[in-house]
Amino acid sequence: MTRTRSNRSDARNRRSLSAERSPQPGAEEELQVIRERYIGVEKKKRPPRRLNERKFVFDWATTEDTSQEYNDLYQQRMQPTLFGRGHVGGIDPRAQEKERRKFFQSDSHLDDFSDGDRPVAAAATADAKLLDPRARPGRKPRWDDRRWSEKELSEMQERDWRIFKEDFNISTKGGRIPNPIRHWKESSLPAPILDIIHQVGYLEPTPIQRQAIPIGLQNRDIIGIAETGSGKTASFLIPMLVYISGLPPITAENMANGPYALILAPTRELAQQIEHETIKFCQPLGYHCVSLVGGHAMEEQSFNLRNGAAIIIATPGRLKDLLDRRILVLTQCAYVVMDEADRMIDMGFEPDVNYILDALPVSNKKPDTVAGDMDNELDGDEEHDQAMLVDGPTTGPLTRYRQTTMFSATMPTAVERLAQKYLRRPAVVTIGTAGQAVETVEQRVEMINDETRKRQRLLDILRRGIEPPIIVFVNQKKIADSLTRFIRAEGYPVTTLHGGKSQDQREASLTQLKDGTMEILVATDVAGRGIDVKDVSLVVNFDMAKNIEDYTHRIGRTGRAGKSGVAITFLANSDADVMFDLKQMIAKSSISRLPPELANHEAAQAQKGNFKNI
Ligand SMILES: Nc1ncnc2c1ncn2[C@@H]1O[C@H](COP(=O)(O)OP(=O)(O)OP(=O)(O)O)[C@@H](O)[C@H]1O
Repeated sequence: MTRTRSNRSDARNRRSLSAERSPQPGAEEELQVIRERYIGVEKKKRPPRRLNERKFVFDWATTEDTSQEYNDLYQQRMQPTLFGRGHVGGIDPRAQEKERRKFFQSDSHLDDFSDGDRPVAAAATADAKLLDPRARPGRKPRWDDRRWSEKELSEMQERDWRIFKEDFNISTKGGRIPNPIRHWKESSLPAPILDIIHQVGYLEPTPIQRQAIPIGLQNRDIIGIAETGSGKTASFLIPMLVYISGLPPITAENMANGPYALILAPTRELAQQIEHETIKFCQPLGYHCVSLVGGHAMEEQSFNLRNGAAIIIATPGRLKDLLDRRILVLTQCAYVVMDEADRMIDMGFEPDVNYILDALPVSNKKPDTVAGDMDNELDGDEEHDQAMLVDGPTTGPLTRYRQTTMFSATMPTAVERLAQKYLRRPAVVTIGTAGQAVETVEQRVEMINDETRKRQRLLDILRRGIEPPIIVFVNQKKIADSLTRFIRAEGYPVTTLHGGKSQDQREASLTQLKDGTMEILVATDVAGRGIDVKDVSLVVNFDMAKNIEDYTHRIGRTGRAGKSGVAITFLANSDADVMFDLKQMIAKSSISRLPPELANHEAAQAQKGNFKNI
């Protein structure tokens, strides 16, 4: 009994003693959590069990070792102490950053190095860099995602120019192409020329002008391919005027040496139209330009040349005659434009063109350092592309290399021959796809084989009261005359234009169409190229053109300078040769519908000369 009582009191004493020694409940766990947070969790590793030693497996951890440690050092292990503001080792990075900033913001640190160890200015720049968060190493620059239109010219990057060219469908070939023009005011054109551009009402450059003008200003040869009515004339005219503006005026002393620049065009009408456009720019600048085309008396033309001319616009046949007769020389001509060069070749003018180009001075011809095919020439020696000046004379028009340019809406391979012979490493500028019809023209095709039905259908179309002017294309002069009579008999004001008419009649017809006296023009391909009659609403191919290039130019008489237009083509089985190309062209036009009669026509299934079922 006594023993039981004493046992109980012992137990009570032990409980009160242990309550005195043990810490607050939960304190040990809290300490453990903090330890784990800073020192890491102490993982109890079990030794790997060796399965092949089955008999003696000691499955215990080192912490379970209760054997006595005799070394004092290990007997009194130190626990890591937590201090500071709860950071590891008391290190507070934020406080350190604050200190560092304070140090750099004061000038005291500069004094430390002002003994010549480190130049003060360089040190200040380096410190500013350190303070600038954007300059910290490893920090990526923020992506500038503004569009080119929101940027200043100086901010334009390589990528912006690429997007700009894509936006305007500009593609280029040949090394070192200068950047295109975004706005007239940003171009490097002289102020008097910018004033004229403003006066003629060209608010913004057209795509071909954007790219061809800066290249032209570099004295570089150019092949420019852009759709009909896209302003190609101004794109060769403007650099030409800049070139002439740097030369002495044409006076009695130098006029016998001929013009400074020459523009060749395949047809009289086109030459006269280029003259018209050229005069707009030349007159305010005080330059004289003369057009020399067939159909006018040579005496009259030599009379026009009596005061000399800075620019001559000519058809190849007439110019060759004048050169032959020594009425004109080209001794100081260093700028040549071949407008619609492909048509000149088609019309058999290649020998005349060669004759004329061979009559130009040779002392300022660009050296032909790269032989071989055109692609080689294009990518080849670029040194001369930049060279503006010829070694030799230091004044006058022949101090610069001759510049030769070609422009057209279509550039078939035949033109490459001419280009290879006379152009040196040309820059090739293509707007859209070469030879493609203008996107603003809706192309319609109607399969009609019978001549009487064609006439009837034409009348049906005219009776719809379509807004004039209207141009009807035929393939033969006699059909042009008979169709004109037929339409006139129906009471429409109609005129005609073809190679069988006198020059005066041709010019009168065009003027009547332009001034609205006549509503309809029946023409052959003489009017197919370059003729710029404002607001032609409809082109009818009463006869389909013999090739797709002529078709492209014909329908390009409408839908000019961004306006819209319609082209209706009467297609007959006899036009089989051109059906495949026509089908491709219409299929590419987003606003035109390909009729099933053409799409499924046997002749439209394969290119002429390719056999479908080989
Ligand atoms: N930057 C411009 N802004 C507005 N109109 C322009 C601009 N450049 C040219 N034009 C006008 O566009 C029309 C077509 O120009 P142009 O005759 O030079 O075209 P083109 O490309 O030579 O056509 P084609 O291939 O049929 O000969 C003209 O009436 C011209 O005055």
